[in-house]
Amino acid sequence: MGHGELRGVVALDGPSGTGKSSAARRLASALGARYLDTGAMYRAVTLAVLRSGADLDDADRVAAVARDAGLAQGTDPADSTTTLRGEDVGVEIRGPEVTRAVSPVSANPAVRELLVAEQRRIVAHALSAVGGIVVEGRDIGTVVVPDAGLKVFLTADARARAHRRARQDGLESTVDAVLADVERRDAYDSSRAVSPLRPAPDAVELDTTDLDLAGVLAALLDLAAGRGLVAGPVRG
Ligand SMILES: Nc1ncnc2c1ncn2[C@@H]1O[C@H](COP(=O)(O)OP(=O)(O)O)[C@@H](O)[C@H]1O
Ligand SMILES: Nc1ccn([C@@H]2O[C@H](COP(=O)(O)OP(=O)(O)O)[C@@H](O)[C@H]2O)c(=O)n1
Repeated sequence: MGHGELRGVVALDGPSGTGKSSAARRLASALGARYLDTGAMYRAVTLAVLRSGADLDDADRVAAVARDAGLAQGTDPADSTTTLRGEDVGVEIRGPEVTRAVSPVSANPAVRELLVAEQRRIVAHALSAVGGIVVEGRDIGTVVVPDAGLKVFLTADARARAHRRARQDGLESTVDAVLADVERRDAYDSSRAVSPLRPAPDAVELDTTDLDLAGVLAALLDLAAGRGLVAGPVRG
């Protein structure tokens, strides 16, 4: 409230557990904008692939399952839904099976082509409907919306990210296992041939290790206002 309205696109990228989803949702809510969780889309396609029994290494089959999945991703920051043929899969896509398989499925070029086209369509629709959208993922600033008005690359120390994730999953005792998973996924996402995880040359890096969520939101609001992306009441 009182923050004004987002005009344009904010792209938030970074590795797992840096706070992209939490920050993007809060920023979109504060600025009356839409919110797009592209990771949820890769996770939903991965769930469809696992359910189909397809071999993760069978690139053509994986791409065919992705095309047929009937994926729909909502953009309401208060209730961001992910459905496959109308079935709400928002909980299932956060499970360990999907988390284990999502990086190899996301490295499939045909899957990326399909989802990037859909993400651009969603962004264009949001811009015409409400004027602003916050998009989070791994390749938003580099590939999906290279002309975004603000690109932020969130980072945080790997151990801090593992602690956040373990707390989120209620697995307080297995921080080391979560850390290993987070580091494995970062390595995979950063080294793939297509759209590897990396900051866009014009992205602002924001280290969230020692910031709480309110601090991250405040930093993002300042950056967006500084870029002239916020219309209406100014904070303060
Ligand atoms: N700056 C922060 N300080 C403390 N906890 C955080 C912070 N950012 C995120 N979290 C918590 O860490 C977990 C992962 O955050 P999330 O937004 O899902 O990260 P990402 O989308 O980058 O993977 C969530 O439980 C979230 O509440
Ligand atoms: N724009 C994106 C978003 C996610 N992904 C892939 O999807 C996986 C899950 O993304 P996510 O944002 O849900 O992951 P978390 O950071 O929430 O664990 C990532 O590890 C990437 O492999 C991607 O390749 N490109």
